[in-house]
Amino acid sequence: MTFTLVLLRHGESEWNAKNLFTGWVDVALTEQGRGEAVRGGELLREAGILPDVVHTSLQRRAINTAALALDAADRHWIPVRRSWRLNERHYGALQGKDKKAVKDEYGEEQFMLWRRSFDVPPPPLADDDEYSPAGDPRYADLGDELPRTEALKQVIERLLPYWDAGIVPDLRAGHTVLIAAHGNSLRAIVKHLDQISDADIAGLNIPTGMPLVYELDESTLAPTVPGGRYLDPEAAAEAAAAVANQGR
Ligand SMILES: O=C(O)[C@@H](CO)OP(=O)(O)O
Repeated sequence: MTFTLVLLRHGESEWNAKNLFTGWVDVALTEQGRGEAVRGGELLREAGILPDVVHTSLQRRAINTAALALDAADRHWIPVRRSWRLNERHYGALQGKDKKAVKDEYGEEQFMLWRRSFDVPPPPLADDDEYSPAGDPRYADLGDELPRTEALKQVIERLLPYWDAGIVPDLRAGHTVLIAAHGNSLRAIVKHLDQISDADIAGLNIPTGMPLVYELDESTLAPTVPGGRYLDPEAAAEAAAAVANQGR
């Protein structure tokens, strides 16, 4: 027997469309992004992969993507669980900055270190910055855990406790689990599931709005097919390449 896990990155956001580093800034979906979310739900319905429970971050682009996709799949009624631990990677002082402008100012190497290295975080964001989540009521209970910047390493460290305590029990109960989250929080989950090395994870990009389905071994939770499968593999490959090329 296997357990079914579906990973869904939110549809295109307003800052994806503008090519801005986003992180914890709570931007909305674009019209295109809403369409991607609906299409993602239609693909799930057509494939007969029907989530029993959904986990999302605390950010509206993931929350709204989940709602639109589940509505399209006629699963709008399933239980919802949310955690800040599924939030996008906190992009520190890069949040709100244009990706190409950052690359032009600091050079390709530094840009890629900040964007895709495993453990080099961008400079921290000041608490009085307009894009800081300090003082946001949804994070009031985090205390010292509130990030000011993160690399993928820190995302994995804060995400795994929720994977173990929040998501694995739903999988082990036999539920088909949908996780609606973000490019880098989903890269963290894929790295964990597929045991991708710290170096190789730099080359993995997740497209917006495309369901990625994993069947997991019931005892080890190892993927039966490494990397899972996109329900629309050609569109996913093209869209992942576009994510990789942002800023170029
Ligand atoms: O800006 C961000 O928060 C992320 C996802 O959109 O960007 P990147 O793919 O560059 O990590």
